[in-house]
Amino acid sequence: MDLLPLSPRGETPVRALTIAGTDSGGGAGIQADSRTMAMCGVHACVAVAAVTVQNSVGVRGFHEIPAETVADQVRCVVEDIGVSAAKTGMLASTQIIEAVAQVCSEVGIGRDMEVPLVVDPVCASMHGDPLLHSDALDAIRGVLIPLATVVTPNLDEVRLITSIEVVDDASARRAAEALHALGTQWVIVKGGHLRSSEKSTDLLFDGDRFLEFSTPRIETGNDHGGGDTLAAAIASALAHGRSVPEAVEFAKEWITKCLEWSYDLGHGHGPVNPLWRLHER
Ligand SMILES: Nc1ncnc2c1ncn2[C@@H]1O[C@H](COP(=O)(O)OP(=O)(O)O)[C@@H](O)[C@H]1O
Ligand SMILES: Cc1ncc(COP(=O)(O)O)c(N)n1
Repeated sequence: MDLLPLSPRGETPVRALTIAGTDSGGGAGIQADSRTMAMCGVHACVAVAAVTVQNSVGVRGFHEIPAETVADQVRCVVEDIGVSAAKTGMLASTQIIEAVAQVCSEVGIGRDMEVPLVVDPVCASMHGDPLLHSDALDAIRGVLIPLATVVTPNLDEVRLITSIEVVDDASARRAAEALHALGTQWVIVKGGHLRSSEKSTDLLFDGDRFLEFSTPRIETGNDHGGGDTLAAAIASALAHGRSVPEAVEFAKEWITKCLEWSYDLGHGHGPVNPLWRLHER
């Protein structure tokens, strides 16, 4: 595949910012984002929104960082280091979502601004454990999605946000239209959870045209961190100056390789593995 360039020795790489939760098991969240960004030639800056107590089997709980501390991390990084793309993952609460939206608008992160924003509207872990207070869905719909350059929900998140049950291509298109109507510039409806299909198809929509990105389904239970990895790869490609369709095409190939190289870990779901890049040149 066409890889993103690593920066030559001594040269400052492009930077991207992830605003998300940590995963003590090292499979998802900020840990997944940082690994993919590093493997895509991007220096990852991080604003921690929550600390999860998590392993391969599930999430036992989480601790939220005060909303103003989350916003201050963003402000502090942008002021000094500067970023070319940003990504949100687990934001946990209405207060944190509102603070993140406010600081992003203030520093020029978001749709139609200098720095594109990828919003992964994380609501729950793959085990079904909550990562977002249910009363924060309104803030996801009304505050975060309208700021997004691209929003990347899985099918469970699509159902929670739009009440549309995606079962086929027609319902995926209806869901994409409903999400676009909330104010994002682009939306990807991810098809990873549509297990009845032999393919895994992601549908990209900008309010005008639909683009499909499809790969054969990989049989693995080791897909922890898959959504974060896709969104981090999109943010990395945007940081390198790619357009949104180019970034999504790259990210779909990237996550497919990461799934092929995933490994067993603990007693539950192992992580997708971006370190494949070190083995294949
Ligand atoms: N079994 C699979 N085979 C191939 N691609 C997959 C598979 N599962 C997920 N993907 C891809 O991984 C990415 C994450 O998808 P998904 O599982 O839907 O989201 P999430 O990890 O947020 O639940 C998407 O690009 C999706 O197409
Ligand atoms: C901190 C954090 N962020 C995101 C996810 C979602 O990832 P997955 O759907 O693979 O559980 C997670 N489990 N933990």
